[in-house]
Amino acid sequence: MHCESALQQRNNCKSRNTRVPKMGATPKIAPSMLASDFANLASEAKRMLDFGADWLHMDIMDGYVSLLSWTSLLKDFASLSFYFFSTSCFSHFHRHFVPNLTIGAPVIESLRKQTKAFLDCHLMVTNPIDYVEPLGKAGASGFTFHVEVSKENWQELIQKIKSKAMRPGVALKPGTPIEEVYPLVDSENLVEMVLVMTVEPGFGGQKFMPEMVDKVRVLRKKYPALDIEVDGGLGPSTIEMAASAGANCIVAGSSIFGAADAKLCFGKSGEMLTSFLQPRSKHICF
Ligand SMILES: O=C(CO)[C@H](O)[C@H](O)COP(=O)(O)O
Repeated sequence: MHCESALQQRNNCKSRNTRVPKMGATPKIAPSMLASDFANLASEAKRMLDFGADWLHMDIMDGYVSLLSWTSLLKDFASLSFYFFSTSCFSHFHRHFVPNLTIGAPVIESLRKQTKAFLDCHLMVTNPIDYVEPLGKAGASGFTFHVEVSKENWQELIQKIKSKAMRPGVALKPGTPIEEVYPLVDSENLVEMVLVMTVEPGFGGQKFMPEMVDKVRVLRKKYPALDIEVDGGLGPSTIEMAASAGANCIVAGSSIFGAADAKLCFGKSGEMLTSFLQPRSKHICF
């Protein structure tokens, strides 16, 4: 991997921070590092980039409890009951966005020292504004927050993200109507990307929700030059559906990291990308 200072990396982002669509380009593939071996994150990232990944998708979650602790608790029903009771109380009072806990700015900072790749950070947190400063410092490239938790302060949030030379994006959960992101795309201080969640946020390995494709289609019709990312359950049987509706950035975790040979998910011989071999989308992430 190449080393590059966070400043250089951010400058690169800034200069490419544009809405001009590139004709005839293929959709980007962003492996979701949530499905990687966290104990070997740097080498997993390098492996993906060497295979041809365009971006690295980094899921940042604020949940209190990780499912990693379930197996031990499952042995004991009393513990399990306590587990559900305590986590629901904790989540209720502390308002965690998802019940899972992943990585934060220190991990992004370490990874940034190893690679100049675009680190596409998806914030599944209740207070995204608290993460702008640390993630900007750490060298994050994209900062995608959820519309559901930013109704009051999205303008300030976008402005702060840009001031840290990160690329702002907005994500929406499956139950959130697509219209809710329009003001953020239409405003002067706009987001650069909309992330349409195709599963409930929180965990990898879930089933793709085909009904979310309509959101992508509607969004693409309304905004021909917008970057539209899809995330959750994307793999050989679902990518085509999302891409033909207008998605131009595909996040995929389990299908890549769980593949017998992950290399085959990328490049010209890529099974997963067979449908993309002919440039077909005039919309592309920068
Ligand atoms: O945001 C996420 C979960 O909230 C993950 O990025 C997403 O689910 C991708 O994982 P997979 O491809 O395994 O479904």
